[in-house]
Amino acid sequence: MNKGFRLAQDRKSNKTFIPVVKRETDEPPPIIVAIVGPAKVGKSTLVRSLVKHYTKQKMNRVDGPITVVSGKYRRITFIECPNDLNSMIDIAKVADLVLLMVDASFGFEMEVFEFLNVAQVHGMCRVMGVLTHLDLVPVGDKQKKIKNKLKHRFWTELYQGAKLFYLSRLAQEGQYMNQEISNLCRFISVIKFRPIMWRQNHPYLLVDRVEDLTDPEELSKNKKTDRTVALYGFSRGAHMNPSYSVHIAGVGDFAPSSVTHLPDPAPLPKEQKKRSLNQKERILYAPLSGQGGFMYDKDAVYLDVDKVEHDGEREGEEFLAKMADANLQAEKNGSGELLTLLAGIERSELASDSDGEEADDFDANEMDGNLLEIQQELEGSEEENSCDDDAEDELNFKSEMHKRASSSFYARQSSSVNLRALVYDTDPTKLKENTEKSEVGDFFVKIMEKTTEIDDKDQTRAPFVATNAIDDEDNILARVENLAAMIKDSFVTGDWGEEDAEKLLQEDDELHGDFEDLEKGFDDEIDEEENEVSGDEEADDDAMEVEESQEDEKTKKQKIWDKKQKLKEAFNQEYDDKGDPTAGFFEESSSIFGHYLLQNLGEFGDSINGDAQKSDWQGLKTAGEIRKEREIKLKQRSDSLYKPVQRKKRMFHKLTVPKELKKDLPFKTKMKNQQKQIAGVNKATRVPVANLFNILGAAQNERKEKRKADSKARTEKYKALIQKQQLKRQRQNKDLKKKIYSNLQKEVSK
Ligand SMILES: Nc1nc2c(ncn2[C@@H]2O[C@H](COP(=O)(O)OP(=O)(O)OP(=O)(O)O)[C@@H](O)[C@H]2O)c(=O)[nH]1
Repeated sequence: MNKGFRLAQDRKSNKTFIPVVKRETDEPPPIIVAIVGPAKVGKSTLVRSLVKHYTKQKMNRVDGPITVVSGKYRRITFIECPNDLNSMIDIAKVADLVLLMVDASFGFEMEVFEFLNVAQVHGMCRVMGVLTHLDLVPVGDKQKKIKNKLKHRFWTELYQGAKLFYLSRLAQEGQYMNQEISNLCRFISVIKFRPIMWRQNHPYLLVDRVEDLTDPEELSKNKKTDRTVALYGFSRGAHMNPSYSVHIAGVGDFAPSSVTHLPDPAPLPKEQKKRSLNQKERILYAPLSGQGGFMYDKDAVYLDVDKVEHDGEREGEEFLAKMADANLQAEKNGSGELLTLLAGIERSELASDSDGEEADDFDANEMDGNLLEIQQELEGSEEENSCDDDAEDELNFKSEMHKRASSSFYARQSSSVNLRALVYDTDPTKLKENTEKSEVGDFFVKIMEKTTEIDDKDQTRAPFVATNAIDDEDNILARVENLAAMIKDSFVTGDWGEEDAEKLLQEDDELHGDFEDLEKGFDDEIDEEENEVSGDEEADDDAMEVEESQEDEKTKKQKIWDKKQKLKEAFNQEYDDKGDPTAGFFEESSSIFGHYLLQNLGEFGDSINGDAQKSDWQGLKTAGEIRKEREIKLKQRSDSLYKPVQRKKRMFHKLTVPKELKKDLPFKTKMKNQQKQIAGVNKATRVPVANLFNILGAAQNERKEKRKADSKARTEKYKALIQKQQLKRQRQNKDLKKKIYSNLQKEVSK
């Protein structure tokens, strides 16, 4: 293929290429593993076994999403799908991986196929099959056969080679075998997910906790009063905008009054060097099942006493001691199971704090301002923390936690918005503000590290917070401008180093343009410039230098001019093939269009004056209109006229059922009175033919009988002959014997 053409195509595709922006933060939300299957197949048992494997904790109740920290980099939310179609549809919308359970002693049930169909229309998530109840299937060849059959059926439904696990039997405590669960977990931990575009581009969350915030007094008055509900969950997909309305599956659309960021209830371990998780890091968070250590509310943090005790008495004591140091009052909650920390602070105070402008009245456009505020406040709070003022510790604990949450939320929000600003906004002052305050996302992180120094020790701080060790302002501005230019280049045309795309395109345009400047006369421009420069008599030495550089520029322009002239000639020759530059394509076409223009002006220029007349002017009538006016009829072509449809009467043969088929029919449906028909013989000839057949039949019968009688006579004759011969042989034998015996007697008597 032509190299030039290929290059042009590359340039074109580079211009339209939009890079996929990674929206995830450093700590992605937990992956959602749904356990789906028919009733009593062992779903709850599997969830219990999986949770036991990851956290060494026993689940009494399996209810709602259960989040576990499965490793250094991954968290998993398990959810058991109730056995109904609505739940299946909801699960298919959010699940990343589905464990599709099948009772091997029963085989595939309708639910499995239903779910696969539902998943298909929601963007197919990853699916792994899990066979249970294998202990109820006879071992040996029969089990092998069943496994094989189920495997192939599963492959037909999904794809060839789809993973199918076997959970052979229940072990101690009614859970599956440790080794088998551990193998299954290994597969879950390494599985790769395909991106589902719809999910990537929309914000969504799987609610793992619901809280009714309705005023109890109002509720006691009217049970059907509108409820205020707080929904908690990990945000997934795109960033959640508080101004968008939210769809709750199966309930409807609602406008949220506020969206707040809370501390992560199941954070990944901070120290990344360790080889495996310790017991403390194996966090289990399942509020709907009544399990999980901490619970963060809009206005309080709850600690589950059972969980702390489970983690070891010493740790629990330590935790409470720390809280005591901070002069916090511990107060038993109404349920007796949860402790409300921060109970010393008035609920209204906390509410106003968390409902404050920083978090709830969040506006993407004002984000940069917010980031600055938070940064300052964070630094301020650090200073406050360093002074030994015990009375303020209580408030500091709460406010710092809240600020950290908000700042990390803004950091995530800012990464996408600033990216857009950097790519499409050329205002360098804006860029400067952005880069000082935020990182731009994974793609640009390295460059940002050069300009800001992030405090390595304080990992909890948002990465965009810069310390005082920054270069002077001009330096930063220059670097930021460079960075912005580089980003723009990468996004819009691709970075081609020396051969910058924009420059190349401009050169291309100059050389291969439409030659319009040639037609207008570029020489005049040069002359004018020359005149201007030469007419400046009061020019000093500096002006002389300027003149020289202008001279250079002129010669450069002249060169381009000559080159263009040549290209134009080549172009004209190619399209006109006349060799005469004065009678080229351009001249010819411009003279034709000029002629039309004059003609039009002559026709309408004088006769129509003003807009009112223009709108009244009707123009020429169409041929159709004239024909209608004068009632002229078009001559019809004979072959385009409709003719009456003539249909031949169709004759059908009587239905005859073949003998073979008739034999298999049930007696009721057999056609008993079906007359025998002789193919190809009509009614008129039927009787003589039948007579002929009768005569022929009679003759044949007579012949047959004669043949029979003849053969009988022949047999009789043959039999008589044989009998005669036998008698004769007997007689001869008798005579012979007589002779022999008489001779013998003679001999003996001698
Ligand atoms: N023999 C045998 N029993 C099993 C196996 N797996 C689960 N069970 C038993 O099957 C019963 C049902 O298990 P669950 O885990 O409650 O099943 P489920 O799918 O959650 O049931 P629903 O929630 O009611 O739909 C329990 O009594 C389990 O002990 C297995 O592989 N073999």
